[in-house]
Amino acid sequence: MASRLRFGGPTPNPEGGSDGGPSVSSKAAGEREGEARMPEPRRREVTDLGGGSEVVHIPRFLPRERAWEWFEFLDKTIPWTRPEIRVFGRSAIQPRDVCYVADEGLTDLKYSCHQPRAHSWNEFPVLKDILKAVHEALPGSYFNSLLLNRYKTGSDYVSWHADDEPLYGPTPEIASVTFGCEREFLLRKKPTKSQAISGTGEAARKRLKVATLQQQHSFLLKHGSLLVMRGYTQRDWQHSVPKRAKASTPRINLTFRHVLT
Ligand SMILES: O=C(O)CCC(=O)C(=O)O
Ligand SMILES: [Fe+2]
Repeated sequence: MASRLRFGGPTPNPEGGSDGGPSVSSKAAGEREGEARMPEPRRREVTDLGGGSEVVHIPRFLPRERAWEWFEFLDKTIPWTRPEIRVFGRSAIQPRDVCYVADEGLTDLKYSCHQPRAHSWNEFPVLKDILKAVHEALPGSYFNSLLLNRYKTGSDYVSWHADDEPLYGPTPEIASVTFGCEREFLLRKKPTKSQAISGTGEAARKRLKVATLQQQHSFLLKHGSLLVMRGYTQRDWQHSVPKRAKASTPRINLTFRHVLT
């Protein structure tokens, strides 16, 4: 499906300009002596999914070197676990490492019969720094919880799902920051009610598969990137990070969310 892509206005860069691209000295950039250096804008791609759903992608959200420092720190210090969950009535080990951080006093998160323990932001000051950068890039947005994922190899994945738990409300905004190995992030439209009941058998199954493939988007999430899902994306779409045999190094992903209070 052709993306309904538009390039949004520049995103302010809180680091003062270095996004890992080639650095340009202020003289070479033609600045006059004493003139304040303007932060470099970061490219922001906005994909209108239709029906009030939107995805914003900022490929070079974090400076490259800083993002590697954060990767190393998170990889070593986060108390990663691989909990047992229930999927379609069966027990399974979650196919990636996870950890949960949240403000005190929020409604507990529960998914697939698993209720993760909420760690405090104070245990991991670096997470507060990353949250600050996210808040600065997304004025007006506010996140009070964070689900962390670590995909050790290309065999780790997250299957098709929507983060549509009631504690996030009807139009949750989810801001996802990626560190390390780049992986593909897929979005597909949920079948409409009429598609879902349009008959059984092979022909109906094929029709549904074609309709679903026509409404699919793919984003390559690189080291230091930010992807934001907004509006009705969780109600009307599902997302996944599929297995990738070629992805041999770890990827850490942080999904910031707002639990309604
Ligand atoms: O790893 C990602 O990019 C997505 C993770 C995700 O969908 C989730 O934590 O709900
Ligand atoms: Fe998700």
